[in-house]
Amino acid sequence: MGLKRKKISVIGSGFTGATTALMVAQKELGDVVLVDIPDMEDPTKGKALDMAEAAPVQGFDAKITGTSNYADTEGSDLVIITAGIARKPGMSRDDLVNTNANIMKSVTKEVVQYSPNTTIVVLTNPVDAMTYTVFKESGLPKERVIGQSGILDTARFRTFVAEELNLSVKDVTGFVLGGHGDDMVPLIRYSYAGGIPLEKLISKDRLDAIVQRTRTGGGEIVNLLGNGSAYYAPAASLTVMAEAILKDQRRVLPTIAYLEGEYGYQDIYLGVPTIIGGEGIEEVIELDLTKEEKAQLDKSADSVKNVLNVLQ
Ligand SMILES: NC(=O)C1=CN([C@@H]2O[C@H](COP(=O)(O)OP(=O)(O)OC[C@H]3O[C@@H](n4cnc5c(N)ncnc54)[C@H](O)[C@@H]3O)[C@@H](O)[C@H]2O)C=CC1
Ligand SMILES: O=C([O-])CC(=O)C(=O)O
Repeated sequence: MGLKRKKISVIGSGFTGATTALMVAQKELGDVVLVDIPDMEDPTKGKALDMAEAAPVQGFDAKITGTSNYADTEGSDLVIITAGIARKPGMSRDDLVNTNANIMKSVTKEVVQYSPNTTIVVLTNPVDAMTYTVFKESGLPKERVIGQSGILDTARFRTFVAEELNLSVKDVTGFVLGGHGDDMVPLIRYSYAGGIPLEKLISKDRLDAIVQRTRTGGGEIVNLLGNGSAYYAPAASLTVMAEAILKDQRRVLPTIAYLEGEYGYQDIYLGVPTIIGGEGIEEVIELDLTKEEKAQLDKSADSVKNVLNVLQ
């Protein structure tokens, strides 16, 4: 008997969903089912077929299916939710909350009906609140519902630092905590270039500017694109999470986790450092924070709570 391939369902076949489907297939993480609403079924099938036809060129084996029928997602090992509306220039992520919360509820019902033991990774914005909504609707254990923000926010920080120092991005590490909004908390104290603390390499003024650019990094791209938001780096971030879960890697990555007392917060999903592996979020890592860092994290958590209050 051969090894059974994993099954990954990606809900939403728009910019982020389609790009993620291609990236996870290229990495041969499993077979991919790309799902959208019935009105989008043909374009979804078209994207899936186009990706399948890239497979012989690039030499990857993955079955890729486009559908609007959730029965095709049955028995998924991993479900990635990207369905919903994206912001346009002038909007905040929080402006998407009501529309996307309704989409999260209907999508989650369908997902768990066919994959009652799956792990779900949520991308849809405002992502901290949408992850909470999916968690409540799904009935899954907290460790199996995870949101994506920190890998992307950290990637932006790393990009700007590498550019500033003219160094390889590979040698730059960073750490962004908190909600996926403009008050996220990039933790300079825990950020390095080749093991050297960034504070030793970059002036305070320049670091402050990089932190600010990181905080508004999503908006920078929204303004440049004009009619949607980022998708290459978000899809790459989802792919790292998918790999960590499906290959049980136990990676240390910032993800959006359900907190029950960690960092002093209760009943909230928020970006924190985690160990992520086959069981989903296997651990939330609690770091010592300075008074100032904790105050910044409190502010970010309050923003997430305010969005959650709109929903309750
Ligand atoms: N957490 C993060 O770091 C990031 C979050 N996002 C968010 O991800 C979401 C998707 O962004 P894009 O892919 O760029 O948008 P998009 O508009 O290109 O694609 C969204 C897709 O969702 C589909 N959809 C809508 N309702 C659906 C339903 N009930 N069932 C299945 N599919 C449904 C649409 O038909 C569309 O194809 C947005 O909310 C965006 O803000 C985007 C980038 C990063
Ligand atoms: O900015 C947006 O609306 C999309 C997103 O979350 C990001 O790119 O960080």
